[in-house]
Amino acid sequence: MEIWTEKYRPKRIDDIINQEEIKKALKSFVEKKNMPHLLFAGPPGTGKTTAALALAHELYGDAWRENFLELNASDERGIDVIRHKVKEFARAKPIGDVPFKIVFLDEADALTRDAQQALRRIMEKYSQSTRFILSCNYFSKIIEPIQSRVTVFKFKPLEKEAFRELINRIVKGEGLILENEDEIINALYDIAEGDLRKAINILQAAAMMSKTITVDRLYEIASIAKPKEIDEVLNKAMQGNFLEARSMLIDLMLKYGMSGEDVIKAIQKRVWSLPISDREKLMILDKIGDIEFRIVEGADDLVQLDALLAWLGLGKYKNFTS
Ligand SMILES: Nc1ncnc2c1ncn2[C@@H]1O[C@H](COP(=O)(O)OP(=O)(O)OP(=O)(O)O)[C@@H](O)[C@H]1O
Repeated sequence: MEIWTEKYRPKRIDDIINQEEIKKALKSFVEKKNMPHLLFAGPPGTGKTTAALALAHELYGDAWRENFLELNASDERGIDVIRHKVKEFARAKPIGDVPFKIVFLDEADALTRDAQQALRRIMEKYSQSTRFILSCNYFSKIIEPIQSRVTVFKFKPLEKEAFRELINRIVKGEGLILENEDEIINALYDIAEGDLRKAINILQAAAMMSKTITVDRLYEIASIAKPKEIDEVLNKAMQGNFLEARSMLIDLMLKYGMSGEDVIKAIQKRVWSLPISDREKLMILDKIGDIEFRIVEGADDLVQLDALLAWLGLGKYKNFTS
């Protein structure tokens, strides 16, 4: 079975969706057969690895495998292993008419500051024959001496319409039937939070059971409650029906296997849709922040969720002082 994230990974720079400025720059590197070291920063599943691979395909054609080394900082058991692999790779000359090879280092922000210092020296040592593309989620976790030696590209999460375009490529390619296109796209977008890898994986898992994709199936696979179900709990709690809200919430946690943290995150996403004033929404978000902190610190999930439901039922979010 082929993994769809690989099967539908664009091979050419032009087929990458969105990230227009980045694509323009990458194409000029291909034209000039030259490029600086690069840093791709941005949330997971927004096309960083895809862009690096597409660049390699276009620069090297069929010889891309010989000229492209992919490493993952968190898999490589430390900087010494990375140094060793880069050294081996840089030893042989590039194949073809491009005068350098590419080392793609994913999750560079997983390296400690010391390891990053060592990485900077490796980059310098081999810069004659190699270019580095570092990929990270958090630009601020990359040390300044590296930041100043690379050209930075910031990858943005895909907007809804671009996301729809990508999902529709797969729907067409796999002959899927979407029960209701708008609802399915909205649900996938909500579940994946901009992470295309996550969206594609959930879609593939859903399609293994049936080519007809339903919203319910997507939420089941993602193990998160549907927005509507969370809204029902919140409404009950805000009407003061504590026991009913509590039992609905426990049912959801059992049905989807959600932890306290999952529930808090799901509630947090729904606050802006509640039929209350903005000030009241902010009060609730503030409270959710406290509760989430306590749960993460190890407080009992159910005690904390009970406290939130009770707080909502007592209408405490209405008692703000300006
Ligand atoms: N901009 C995009 N256009 C088309 N497909 C994309 C785009 N971004 C991501 N994808 C799809 O999503 C999958 C995951 O993307 P990719 O591996 O490039 O993410 P990433 O940004 O490198 O994430 P991570 O930080 O998790 O490594 C790819 O297989 C590809 O099919």
